[in-house]
Amino acid sequence: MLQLPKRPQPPKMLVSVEESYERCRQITQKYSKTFYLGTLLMPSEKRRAIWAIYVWCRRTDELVDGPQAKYTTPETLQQWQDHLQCLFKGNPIDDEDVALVDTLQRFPVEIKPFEDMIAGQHMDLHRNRYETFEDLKLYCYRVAGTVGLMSNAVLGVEKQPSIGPWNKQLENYIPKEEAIALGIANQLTNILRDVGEDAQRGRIYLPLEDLDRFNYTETDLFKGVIDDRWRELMAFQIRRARQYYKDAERGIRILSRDSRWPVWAALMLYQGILDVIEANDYDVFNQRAFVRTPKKMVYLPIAWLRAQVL
Ligand SMILES: CC(C)=CCC/C(C)=C/CC/C(C)=C/CC/C(C)=C/[C@@H]1[C@@H](COP(=O)(O)OP(=O)(O)O)[C@]1(C)CC/C=C(\C)CC/C=C(\C)CCC=C(C)C
Ligand SMILES: Nc1ncnc2c1ncn2[C@@H]1O[C@H](COP(=O)(O)OP(=O)(O)OP(=O)(O)O)[C@@H](O)[C@H]1O
Ligand SMILES: [Mn+2]
Repeated sequence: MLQLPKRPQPPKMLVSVEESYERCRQITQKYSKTFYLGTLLMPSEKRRAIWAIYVWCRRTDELVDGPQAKYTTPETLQQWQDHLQCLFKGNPIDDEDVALVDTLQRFPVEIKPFEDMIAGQHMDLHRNRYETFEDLKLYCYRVAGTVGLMSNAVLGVEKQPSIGPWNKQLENYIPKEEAIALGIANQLTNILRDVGEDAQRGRIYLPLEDLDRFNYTETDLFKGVIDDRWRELMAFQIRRARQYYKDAERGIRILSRDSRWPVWAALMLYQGILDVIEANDYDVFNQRAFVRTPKKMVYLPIAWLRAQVL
């Protein structure tokens, strides 16, 4: 369902805008319980726009992470880049595009974050190790920080009151850094949750400089060794991810009022995965860390309160 057309296709009838949004809703619901739940807390025009963006991101991710990933080459990514150009010119190519083209008209956004995400997929194609955290941070910006920038256009900002001529800049402040920070925090969480799964594919996203610092080797990682070196290494990574969540938090109060609850909810639900990793004694090799549905329901009113008062 999420594959690209193999060859340029003759023009075909595409589904209606409504039908396309409905498909995007279904795909979001199927692939991400957390973000889908977050979108249910939004007004409907914003919610469907996020579904359309989600589907484009998911399709991009599937090119290097999905079942057909072994057939993906730099040329495939170039084709996807050309496909993107068409969308920004207002020309949908397949049924899922129809909703995104509509979204881009309602919520104009730059093409750059979309292009940067494709560059992130190039990184996945060419490398399976990251020497330093700086290297990894660039990857995280590209595959996830960019989602923050795309989402910002839909979430919108509340006009900030002007306190005086000296803070004119604040009046038009767009919380880009904070949106990127939330994307990076999510991606770091995702990496910690998926260490075992990624190792099975020969991939290590944890910076090698950090493995060294805690005297933990690649061989240990491939064997799934859980000892004090591993626990300290993971505790360090979790502290770092939490710092990015903290940095993101101050951006939420700048967003439109009707976007604050969904973003707080998505932030708390995804951050909750870190607590589960700790509760599992850092075993990310033999069990998947996820937040159970009753716990998710507990987060929602707390997120609502934060959206009102913070
Ligand atoms: C409710 C809400 C606001 C949602 C935004 C939803 C959205 C557009 C999500 C797209 C996510 C996506 C498919 C990205 C593709 C790359 C990828 C897979 C990234 C990982 C996501 C986790 O997904 P999942 O758990 O399903 O991963 P698996 O494939 O199962 O392994 C990521 C970790 C990145 C997601 C990044 C974000 C959602 C960015 C968040 C930032 C904002 C919404 C900006 C908020 C604004 C301020 C000012 C703080
Ligand atoms: N709330 C839950 N209750 C029971 N099992 C769950 C729950 N969340 C996840 N799982 C299990 O973990 C698998 C995948 O988890 P994952 O967290 O990636 O789900 P997801 O739909 O991608 O949501 P998310 O957006 O949180 O990543 C599910 O197929 C299921 O087996
Ligand atoms: Mn998932």
